[in-house]
Amino acid sequence: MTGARRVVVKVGSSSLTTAAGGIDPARVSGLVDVLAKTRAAEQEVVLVSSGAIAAGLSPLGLAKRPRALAKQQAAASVGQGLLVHRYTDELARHGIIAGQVLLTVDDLNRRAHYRNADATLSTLLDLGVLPIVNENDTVATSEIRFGDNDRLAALVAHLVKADLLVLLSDVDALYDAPPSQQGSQRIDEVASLADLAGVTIGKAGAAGVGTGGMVTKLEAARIAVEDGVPVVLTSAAQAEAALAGETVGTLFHAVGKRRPARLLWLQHATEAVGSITVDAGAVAAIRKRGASLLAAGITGSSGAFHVGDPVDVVDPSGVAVARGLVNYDADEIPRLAGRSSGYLEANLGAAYGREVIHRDDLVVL
Ligand SMILES: Nc1ncnc2c1ncn2[C@@H]1O[C@H](COP(=O)(O)OP(=O)(O)O)[C@@H](O)[C@H]1O
Ligand SMILES: N[C@@H](CCC(=O)OP(=O)(O)O)C(=O)O
Repeated sequence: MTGARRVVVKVGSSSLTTAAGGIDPARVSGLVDVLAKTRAAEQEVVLVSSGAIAAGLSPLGLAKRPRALAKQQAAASVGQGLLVHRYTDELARHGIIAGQVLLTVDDLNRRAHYRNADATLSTLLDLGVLPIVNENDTVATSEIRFGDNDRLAALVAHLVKADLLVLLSDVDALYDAPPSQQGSQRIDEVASLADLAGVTIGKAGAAGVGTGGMVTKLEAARIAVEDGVPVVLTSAAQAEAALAGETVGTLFHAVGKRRPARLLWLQHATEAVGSITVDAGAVAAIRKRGASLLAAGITGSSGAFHVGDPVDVVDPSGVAVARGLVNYDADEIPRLAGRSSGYLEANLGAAYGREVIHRDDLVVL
């Protein structure tokens, strides 16, 4: 994995905290030393760092991660500032400027927001800044619950067109069963996602500060490799070796080709606002011919979506077959359903000849 020009490094809470649960200055400092070496080797780095909640616990007198979402958000609010302050100071020792980028799933939900995030990150990198990305936990809800910084890192890797995604955790590699289980074997390479069939995934690490566990790391790896970005999964202790291109941890080979940002965004970063049910003919047209969704194939809809919202296209048995950006509001669907474009143009006006979802805005699931 040598020669990566642009690397996204994701570090989990478990790799930044002390046994007691607070942020460990020595671990942050150690990571920053490695990132500075990577930068000195002419590689651009984007850091996706968890740890805001963990960093906020002790100032608020909390012994462990609170269960109540509002308290987690409060801890993130206090901790994010402390965390970035620490990174900023440590990076400054190496003459590197840190920039904070807080994203929510919503920021990746709307195409305009996605482009905005893209532009900001590109500008930061052009200016030589090392962006430090986290979820905007204080205003977001589901992210904290689902601990999706792994998936966020994969999406950021796509956004910045990274050549490599490095996922740093408290475990040195992926194992075929939770490493606490006797006899579990290290997996050095994942050439295709089928290699994961026999792998057993356990809960998050013993430290109790991580959220996603291996499940979200594998999901992140899947998103990245299917998009053409190889992934190295290893421990923060091995970060230097991983970034220097040595064979450590688990290497997930890229299996797909880079797809347009729009489609990756649609498949992985959106939450469907509603659904449109279609007949078997429409399913075949979308699946086999990559066709647009026309009103003629629609049999029903659900949800209060509006023009431009992501919606699922559902087959007659209720299975989502595609996701796309809809060109009509939900309340218009009943009078369009089952009608040909010609009929709609003639009876409702020329504007109604447009596709319900254009094929450029449609991704088959
Ligand atoms: N098959 C597996 N291989 C490796 N680690 C696993 C596996 N199943 C579960 N784990 C656990 O996942 C943990 C990493 O997840 P997590 O604690 O959320 O880390 P982070 O804070 O870095 O995101 C490891 O400490 C390990 O105990
Ligand atoms: N955004 C949250 C952490 C979310 C998360 O994915 O945590 P982790 O499993 O430690 O990578 C925080 O900064 O505390």
